[in-house]
This record gives sequence, C-alpha cells and structure tokens, in this order.
Amino acid sequence: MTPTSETHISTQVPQLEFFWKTAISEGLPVALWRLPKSTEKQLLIDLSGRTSQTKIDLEELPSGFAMSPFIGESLFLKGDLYYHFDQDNQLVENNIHPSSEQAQEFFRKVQLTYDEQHEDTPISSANFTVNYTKNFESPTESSLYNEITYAEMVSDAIDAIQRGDMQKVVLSRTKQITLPENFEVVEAFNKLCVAYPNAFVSLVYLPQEKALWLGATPETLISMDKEGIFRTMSLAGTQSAIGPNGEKYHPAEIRWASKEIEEQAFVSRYIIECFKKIRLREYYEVGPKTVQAGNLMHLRTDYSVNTHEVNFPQLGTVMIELLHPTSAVCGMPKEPALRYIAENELHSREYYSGFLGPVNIHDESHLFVNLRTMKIQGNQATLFAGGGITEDSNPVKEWYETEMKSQTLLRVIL
Ligand SMILES: C=C(O[C@@H]1C=C(C(=O)O)C=C[C@H]1O)C(=O)O
Repeated sequence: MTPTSETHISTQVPQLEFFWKTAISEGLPVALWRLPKSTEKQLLIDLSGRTSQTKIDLEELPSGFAMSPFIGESLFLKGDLYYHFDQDNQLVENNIHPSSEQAQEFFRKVQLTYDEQHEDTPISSANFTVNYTKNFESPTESSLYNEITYAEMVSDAIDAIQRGDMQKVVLSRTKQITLPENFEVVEAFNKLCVAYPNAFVSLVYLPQEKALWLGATPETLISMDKEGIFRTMSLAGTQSAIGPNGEKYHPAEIRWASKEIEEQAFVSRYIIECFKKIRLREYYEVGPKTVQAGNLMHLRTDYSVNTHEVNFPQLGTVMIELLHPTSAVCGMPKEPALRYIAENELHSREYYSGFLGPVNIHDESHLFVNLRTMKIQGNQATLFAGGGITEDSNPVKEWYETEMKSQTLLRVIL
C-alpha cells in the first residue's frame, strides 16, 4: 500500500519527520515507537488534541497507545491516525482509517510541510518546537541529587531493610541537563533505534503537559500477540557491558554476585505470585540468563502463556493490574516499598517506571516498563534512573549504576 494510491494527494512520499512535525505544530498528542527486533517505526496521532485517562483494558479499548505513570491513572492516545515507516523513515502503510476525511486532511498538511521545506523556504526546527516550548517554565533547581546525597539515601534504605521494614526497595533519581541548540528529537529517536535494536524505543508528545518523553527500554511489562501468546519478564541486576579499557563484554563472560541473583529472584517470585493469585499454573519459564541492554547487562527470566490453551483471553488485562508496579521498579513487599519511595525520593517519578506502548494495533498489544527514559521540555531534559536496593547493596556503587543507566540515552543522543 502506498500513500499515493490511498490519498491521491501527491506522488512524493513525505518522511517520518514531516508527519511528526506536522502533528506537533497542530498541538496533537503523538506516539512514535519501534518495537524490539523490528525495523518498522510506527506513528499514532490522537486528533482530539487531548489524551484521556482510562483503565488499560485490552478487551475494551480501540487501537491506541497507553502511557501510564508510576502511580495514578493511565493516559490513552486514541489511534485516529496511524502510519508506519521503514528503517529509512519512508512511509510504508497508512492503515487504520486511511480513507477518512481527517486522514486525508492531515496528509495534505504533511505534504504542505514537506513542500515548504523543499521549496527552499525551510521551516526551521524552532518553528516546530514552539508548541511544546511555549508556556514552559524552566526548572529552577539544577540538580536534586549528587553522589553523596544519593548514597546517603541508599544507606538509609539499607537500614530500613535491616530493620525488617521490607526486603527490597527500588530508589531512583533524576539528572537534569540542558540540551544542545542543534538537538533534534526525531533524530535522537532514530539514533536510539539504530543503537538499540533489542529495545522498545519511543517518543511521546503530551500537549497537556507540554512534554516529550524519549526512551529506549529493555523491559516488557506484558505483551499479547495475535496468536494469543501472553509474555512478561523478570529483569533485574545490573552490570556494565563495557570493561575498564572500553572492551565490550559478551553476556557469557558475565558473572553475577549473590546480591544481583537475589534481587532478580525477588522479581521472578513476584511474577509467580501474581500467576498464583489467579490460579494460573500453565506458564513457561525460561532463564534467568544474562542479556545485554546497550551499555548494560541484566539478568532476565522470560514467562509466556498460551491464552487459548488455558482459555484465558483477558490474561493481559488482568496481569497489567496485578504486575504494575513490579518488584523491578518498586520493591518487595509492594506496599512498604511504595510508601518508602513516596517518603524518600525527592522527585515525582511521573511516567518513569510507569508503562507505555501500543494497544490493539494489528491485533497485538505490547506494554513496556518506562525505563532509560527522559522528559524533554524546551531545551531542558530530565533523565530518570534507579536501582534495586537490598541488604547487600553498596551505596556508592548504586550511584554509579544510576549514572550508567542515564548514559544509555546520553551516549547515543548527544
Ligand atoms: C529501575 C531501573 O531498572 C530496573 C532495575 C534494575 C536493577 O535494579 O538492577 C535493572 C533493570 C530494571 O528492571 C532503571 O533503569 O531506572
């Protein structure tokens, strides 16, 4: 299918960035993503101009994109317009309502954007950023955390664990940076797609919040494919994938200490507890094995269920409710860990460690934990990173772990 045959607008095929820029300049909510191990880039636009809050019910919702905070109601971007692009950013498919009037009108606007740029009257990127930069007040604090204050926070958490308040808590921090003048967000997205073929790479624009969220996460919360296979994973434990002299390690070379093995086992146990709550016994479990996520290595166990075999088509929806937030981003047991996070972190997590991803697109839903992520407002970016704290954590090492996690994005996009 080509856009030309569907829309009869032009023989030229505009590229991804023109669709993106047109939607942004119209002030519309947009989600752009690339699934792990795929080359397709998918773009979805909600023409209502607003995102609505809703429960992520895979049985009920139309095609769209879910964006859920760590705590609170999920947002849902309706897939009024949907396009997919190849790895060279060329339009391949325009297939939810390709012939609707709105789709045709939007395509004409994209064409205009494209033509203007190609008539030597380039529309500068500043024009496109105006919608999400205006009315934005720059954050005043330069940095909420440093090595010393974060290490103290971790020490306090270790004390709380030793007192028996909980077994594990995931603490996180922010890192504030000013983006370079020539920073282009779609280019950054494209770079992340190339650098991290196994990650879920996403870029979401929320006009109500005048914010963009850009990320490359290694962690699936739940996925339901068109064959009815449900998947989730237990991901935890972190080490650098790069040696002291810049050499790249192979996953098979990595050795894990008992601290990381235990930390990841908490997450696996948590997932199995969720299965038990719904009396689901027929699940497949593979792992734990070492997996690479860009500059890092993690321990991962994969779980899958054939929902046809167990006659449980709503498993995806039920598991979103049960799993989120998992022990990989919150802690064990969940309630005291949640309380500890609320009382001790100095920032609001917002969408970091929430979940996001496409819902009911081509009969599939893929939701990921929002990690290795940053919020962009104007020329300010806030990176979010955390790590699981157990009795055996080393406070200074935990700080470096959050630095390495921030580098997953920074080393590629800057
Ligand atoms: C919390 C994050 O990552 C999670 C925590 C990990 C850990 O504690 O080792 C590893 C992978 C993720 O499940 C993050 O990236 O911010």
